[in-house]
Amino acid sequence: MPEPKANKDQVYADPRAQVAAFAFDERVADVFDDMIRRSVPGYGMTLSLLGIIAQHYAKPGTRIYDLGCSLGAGIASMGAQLTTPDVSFVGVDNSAAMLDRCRPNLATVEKQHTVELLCQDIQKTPIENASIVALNFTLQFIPKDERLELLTRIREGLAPGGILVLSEKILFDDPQIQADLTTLHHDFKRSQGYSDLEIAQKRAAIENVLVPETIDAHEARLSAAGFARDEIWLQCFNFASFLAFK
Ligand SMILES: Nc1ncnc2c1ncn2[C@@H]1O[C@H](C[S@+](CC[C@H]([NH3+])C(=O)[O-])CC(=O)[O-])[C@@H](O)[C@H]1O
Ligand SMILES: O=C(O)C(=O)Cc1ccccc1
Repeated sequence: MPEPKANKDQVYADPRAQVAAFAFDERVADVFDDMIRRSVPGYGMTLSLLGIIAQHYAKPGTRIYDLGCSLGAGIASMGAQLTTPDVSFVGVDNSAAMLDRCRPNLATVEKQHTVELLCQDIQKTPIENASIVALNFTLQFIPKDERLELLTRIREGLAPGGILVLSEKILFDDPQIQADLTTLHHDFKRSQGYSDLEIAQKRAAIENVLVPETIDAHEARLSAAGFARDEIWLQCFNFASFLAFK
């Protein structure tokens, strides 16, 4: 049998393994790029359009934060397309396994811009003088009752004209739509080579760890956090990305 690709996600492929709560450990970090690309419909599009958004909103003399930066894909995408001078990137993640593997992915960006990587809880990160804050698929891991405080601090840390890009897995109020969109998401995962077992085991692992909310709940919170306006700029099945303006 051929060797599996070194970084192919097979975390939930073993039928005998006990399914533990999902964690961003070494095993996940090793395969994370493959995992997120095959699990989140529109992930590649989100990242490449994030680069276009960054080029539009980045201002000289400001910072660009990527909160929950994982392997640095967001910073790499924003940095690759950015011609604005004097912009510095701040990537934050509390998984050492992720951050250990992040810096090597940023070699190209670091030729043009400074990049600071912080291994810490994003709830503790001071946000200052930001033209852009990216919070991609990470708010969903923060306890629900702590999300407003984080978004409020982000809004306070944005410079005038600054923006938040918030990407999340989303829920639907209508049970039939919720069921259908979940099925379509699982169909997507199957089309990406995941087995029914892998889909079921991952679903169990992320239960109560990844806690999605409805579009209305997100928009109400963005407004409560003091953002002047927001709009969904991309949605693929049960994943959506919001652009929120200070
Ligand atoms: N409290 C926290 N503080 C810091 N980091 C955290 C916290 N909670 C979770 N994380 C980190 O947030 C990241 C979420 S993944 C983001 C993908 C990336 N944005 C991407 O566009 O590739 C999304 C996903 O796995 O669905 C992981 O690296 C966690 O360690
Ligand atoms: O895989 C899933 O079902 C998801 O909801 C997305 C995801 C992607 C990467 C880590 C955790 C969850």
